[in-house]
Amino acid sequence: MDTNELMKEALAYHAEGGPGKIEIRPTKPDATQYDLSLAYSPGVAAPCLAIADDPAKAYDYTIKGNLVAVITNGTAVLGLGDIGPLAAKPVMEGKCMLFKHFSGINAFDIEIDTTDPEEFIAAVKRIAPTFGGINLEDIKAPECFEIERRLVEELDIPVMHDDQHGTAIIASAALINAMYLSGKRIDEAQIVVNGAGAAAIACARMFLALGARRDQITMCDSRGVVTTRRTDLNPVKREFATSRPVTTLREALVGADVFLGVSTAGVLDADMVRSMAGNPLVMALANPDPEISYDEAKAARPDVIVATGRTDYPNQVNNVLGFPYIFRGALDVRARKINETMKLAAAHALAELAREEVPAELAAAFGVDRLEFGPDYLIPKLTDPRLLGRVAPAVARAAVESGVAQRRPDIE
Ligand SMILES: NC(=O)C1=CN([C@@H]2O[C@H](COP(=O)(O)OP(=O)(O)OC[C@H]3O[C@@H](n4cnc5c(N)ncnc54)[C@H](OP(=O)(O)O)[C@@H]3O)[C@@H](O)[C@H]2O)C=CC1
Ligand SMILES: CC(=O)C(=O)O
Ligand SMILES: [Mg+2]
Repeated sequence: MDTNELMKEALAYHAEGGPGKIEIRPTKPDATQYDLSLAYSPGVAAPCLAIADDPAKAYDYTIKGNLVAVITNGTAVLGLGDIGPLAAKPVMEGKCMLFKHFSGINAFDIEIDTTDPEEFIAAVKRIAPTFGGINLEDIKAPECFEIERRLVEELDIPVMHDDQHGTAIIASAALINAMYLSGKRIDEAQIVVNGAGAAAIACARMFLALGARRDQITMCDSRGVVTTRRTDLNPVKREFATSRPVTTLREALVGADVFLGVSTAGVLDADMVRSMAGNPLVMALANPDPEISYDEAKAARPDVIVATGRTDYPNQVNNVLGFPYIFRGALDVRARKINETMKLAAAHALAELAREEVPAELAAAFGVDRLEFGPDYLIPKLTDPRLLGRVAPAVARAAVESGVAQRRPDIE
């Protein structure tokens, strides 16, 4: 469908049947005077007093344990940039809808009107008692790193910046499987990361955890390659500064095995893709428009494996494949945090699921007879009903094994 037409339909979708994409509804009987005397005064005093006596009872008598806040300040909304907290709200409502749809987690969005990290941290800390977990979204780098670090450290519920770790987990799953398909090794791969913000830094760190070599990662920001010669780098960019004698993305890509784009639309061209090594992986993940379109990248050379963040092409590398299940696993075992072990478990669970046989109904839903692990089916489809049963338990198990779980539903 033509993009203008799609945008028109998207506006109608958001407006019709009541504005927005989510609502709140009661879950207990509320029809009679007696129901209301239990739900509200005087009965509600009983759970209040129980929680005052033992805060853990909030998980028995309130929605807390299955409620996540999706919180932003609107400073890096998709690839649209700093459009502010109110304009970010449709994306945040969308994340809430996806939480509920894919993992049964209730979520609502909170848009905080500040660009000051301290004010943001203080606001999130003050509302944290309401929630079982906090999904930070679309907060720009480098502030997002300190915001997340502080909130993880200072709160006792799982906090995850989705653009960092959700993205890193899915990109890692795609990388694992692309290496498997091309017969290459992660520790030998030349990787070029375009973007040096939230998603880029977290992806690069996770690639290191998977075995990539720091001296084989080249990162670029809006000014070109992040090199040790530059004097304008913040500390997180410095972590990936290269001494390679290259200054542009075009130079950096010659002979590269992997391109990861988490930057902005249209910065990769067919010649750059052609200059890469054999069987390259191109992950062009900028939303809504990727660094290069799926079709243009595929047309550049026959051996390329292409992923984008979009639903309308094969290989959707998008954090929606992660956050519903990561939080599901974390909430199920009441994990205090989402740690590296849990993230790696999620990435491997996703990669393994893609290598299994695909149910015929799922293939049919995508209008094809068969879906089979290969260059155009690198990671699971986001509507794969097996995701919940695979990724969430893998995350929960990793939480238990790494000592951050506060309950073991399997043995209770
Ligand atoms: N598919 C998915 O699941 C996800 C996709 N994304 C996409 O990734 C992109 C970045 O998101 P996020 O990391 O949250 O945002 P940030 O604002 O944290 O980072 C954006 C980064 O992109 C860099 N950049 C901007 N223009 C260019 C350019 N022309 N060439 C190279 N680098 C450039 C910026 O450079 P500088 O530092 O110089 O300003 C910055 O480092 C967005 O398009 C977003 O939609 C993000 C998360 C998930
Ligand atoms: C997918 C997502 O979170 C983003 O593009 O920002
Ligand atoms: Mg995002």
